[in-house]
Amino acid sequence: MSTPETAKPDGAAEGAGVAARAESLTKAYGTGPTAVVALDAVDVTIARGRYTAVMGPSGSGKSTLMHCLAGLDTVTSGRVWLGETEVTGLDDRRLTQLRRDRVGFMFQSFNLLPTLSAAENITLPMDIAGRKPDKAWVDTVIGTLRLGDRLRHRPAQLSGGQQQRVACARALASRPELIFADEPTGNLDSRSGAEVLTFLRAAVDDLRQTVVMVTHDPVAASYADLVLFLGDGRIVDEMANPTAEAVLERMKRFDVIRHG
Ligand SMILES: Nc1ncnc2c1ncn2[C@@H]1O[C@H](COP(=O)(O)OP(=O)(O)OP(=O)(O)O)[C@@H](O)[C@H]1O
Repeated sequence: MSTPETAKPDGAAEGAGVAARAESLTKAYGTGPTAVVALDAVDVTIARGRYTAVMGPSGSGKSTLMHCLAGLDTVTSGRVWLGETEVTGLDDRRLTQLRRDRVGFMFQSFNLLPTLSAAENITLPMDIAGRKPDKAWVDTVIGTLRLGDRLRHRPAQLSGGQQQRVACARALASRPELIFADEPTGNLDSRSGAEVLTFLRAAVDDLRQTVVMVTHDPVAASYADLVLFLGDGRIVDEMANPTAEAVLERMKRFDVIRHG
């Protein structure tokens, strides 16, 4: 298919468009003098068809940002959109529906159901939602993640890396508008971690998905197209086409500010 959009020279075919957006997003935990401002009037745009990493020191607000963008947590003030839908203001039922139908999640702990096979885990969210999986798409996802010969295995019969690949397939299976990955390599050795990151990269490049990943690891962040740096609840910097070395150098500057 050739449209003016797919002809963009920077390969941003699916990059044209906004997957999620926040405007003046503030999140405070608690009230009064003990309140913690986890996010302080954050403006952010997540481009569609891109791989965005979120980095920053511990406590800088990375998980809170992800949770607020994904409709997993309420905001104190400001507005959040997923695509064209304003997330802020949706009631619980609609929020649940939005998360289920339009967002994929990966966590550090793979969160697979131990009694189900890999195949059953992959389609579980859709089974719960009463949605029929698109078999051709699910097969493509399974092929991309090289899980074809593991589908009958239960999680305990799989390595950590394979389990996270199943979790990745589960996140992709409903073809969500946005995949949030919170420290997806945090529980993996570096080889399995690299494999999962390569598959997330392939999900963006080959399957045209959109990924937002929270990570502490500069090497993991280097797989992304763009790194957003959070500091004390604000986006303080960003880096396109990151290398692990450049990300590490940028992270060191947080230490200088803190301890210097
Ligand atoms: N449920 C909560 N109740 C009170 N304070 C919270 C809660 N969740 C987070 N916070 C505070 O909000 C701030 C941001 O936390 P958040 O977990 O988003 O940071 P993070 O950058 O993801 O940290 P880490 O890298 O350690 O996971 C921190 O000061 C944290 O203590």
